[in-house]
Amino acid sequence: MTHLLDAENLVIDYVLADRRVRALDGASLTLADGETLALVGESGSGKSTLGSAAGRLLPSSAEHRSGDISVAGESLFGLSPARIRQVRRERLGFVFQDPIGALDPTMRIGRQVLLAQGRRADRATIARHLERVRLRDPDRIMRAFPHQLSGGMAQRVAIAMAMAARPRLLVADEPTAALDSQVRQDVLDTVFALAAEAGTGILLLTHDLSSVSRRCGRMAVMYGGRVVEDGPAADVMNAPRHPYTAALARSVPGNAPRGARLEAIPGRPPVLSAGSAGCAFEARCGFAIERCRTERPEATRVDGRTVLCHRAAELARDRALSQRGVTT
Ligand SMILES: Nc1ncnc2c1ncn2[C@@H]1O[C@H](COP(=O)(O)OP(=O)(O)OP(=O)(O)O)[C@@H](O)[C@H]1O
Repeated sequence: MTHLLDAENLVIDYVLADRRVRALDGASLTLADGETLALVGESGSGKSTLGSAAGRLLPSSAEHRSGDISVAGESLFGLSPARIRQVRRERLGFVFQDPIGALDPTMRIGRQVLLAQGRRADRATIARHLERVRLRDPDRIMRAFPHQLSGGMAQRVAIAMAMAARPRLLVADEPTAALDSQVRQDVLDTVFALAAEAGTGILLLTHDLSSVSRRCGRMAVMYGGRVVEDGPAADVMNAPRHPYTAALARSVPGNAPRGARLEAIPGRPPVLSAGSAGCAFEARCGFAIERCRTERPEATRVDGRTVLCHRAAELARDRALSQRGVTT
């Protein structure tokens, strides 16, 4: 079956003057048409690198070492610059954390939305795009420059632009992180409603577990540049099968306001300079055994999801993950 998005064993490094950072260490992820998937994990786990790779939007310091990523069956790394621009224009939409920075400061909003649509459109069509993201007084907004908008309004414009060409896949990288807590839920609701209407799949990159499990059908958890658990969102969140997911789920403060960032898990995530010899979570995991240090876990199916843990099946049988998880 051809997936809308298919990352297979993707390895990507950032090559800096004095060192090399392995951002993706064999990341695999698929997304079907119209599917909504939350990609979660602590800062530095590789979410943005994987999201950017989905549009080959990586900075020039990024080096593709091995593995592949394709959109609708087309492998992105082999494409000419002209073809990759066409794939982005016709199939992909992107929304990033900083809405004002994503807009051209010198151009009126109306013109930017027109360009994002990729073909000629009259004022009424542009106004409709803005109304669909619940912006009032679209005529005024079309005449405005980005600095005249609030962060929430600018993010709605960025969403209107990303969705104007009805992409097959929307990659949203922390789209609400820079917004006030009152508008976060509204903006997320708008994104999901528009995507559902257009049949657009969503890859939502976020730290905020609490807001995604009820919106996304699937949840994938990243750690050390790999997707370590991937399955139905409610199952992954409520009955994790990877020790890292269990620790992550527990670090969501039960009574914290919606949109609160995750509390840190004891210890630090690794910054890899080469492929991990064993499981990247081993140093922080309360269930680690010798094998975890020396042997990379491969994907196994446990309780309807994919898990990268040597002990996943055994821990699931023992219900161990609901009792304890990380070392402190
Ligand atoms: N442009 C870059 N140059 C060098 N290293 C980078 C660059 N971008 C990311 N990295 C490193 O690559 C690793 C993965 O980072 P990435 O931004 O993909 O993770 P993330 O999960 O999206 O984190 P965050 O939520 O903080 O954005 C980290 O160790 C990060 O420091």
